[in-house]
Amino acid sequence: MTGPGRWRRGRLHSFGYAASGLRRLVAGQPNAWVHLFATCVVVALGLLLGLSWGEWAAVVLAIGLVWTAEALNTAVEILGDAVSAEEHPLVGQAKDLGAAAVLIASLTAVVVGLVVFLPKMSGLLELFD
Ligand SMILES: Nc1ncnc2c1ncn2[C@@H]1O[C@H](COP(=O)(O)OP(=O)(O)OP(=O)(O)O)[C@@H](O)[C@H]1O
Repeated sequence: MTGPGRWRRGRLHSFGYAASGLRRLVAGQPNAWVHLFATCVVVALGLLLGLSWGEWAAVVLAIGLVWTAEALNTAVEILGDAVSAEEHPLVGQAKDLGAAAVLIASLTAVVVGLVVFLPKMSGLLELFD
């Protein structure tokens, strides 16, 4: 196959590889289960409280940021293990930085969550009254 057909098949394969990475992330990383649970809770709360489009945009960006950081951190951990089966200070630093990226993303998401959901807490309490 040549030209656009081959290009399209290449793009489809890329999606396949990405989907396989996503499966590996969710199946193999206990942290990913925490993110999945948090994602479900936040989306359910957003639906209950009727977020505005702007609020949804902020929440979805925050959720995407955390998932992206977790995926890249997992990639760094796997690469580190592949590069050196032994303890290596540079692998340790790389893994620490990957973990720092997840922490930064998670703290950012918490701040976004507080900014969006705190003003709506009274509405949330009314829902359970
Ligand atoms: N090969 C290594 N060489 C040096 N230090 C390492 C190495 N592997 C891990 N470490 C240190 O141990 C820490 C934890 O590494 P590990 O690979 O267990 O990640 P983790 O944060 O426990 O991730 P997960 O919970 O997803 O397995 C790293 O941040 C790093 O400081």
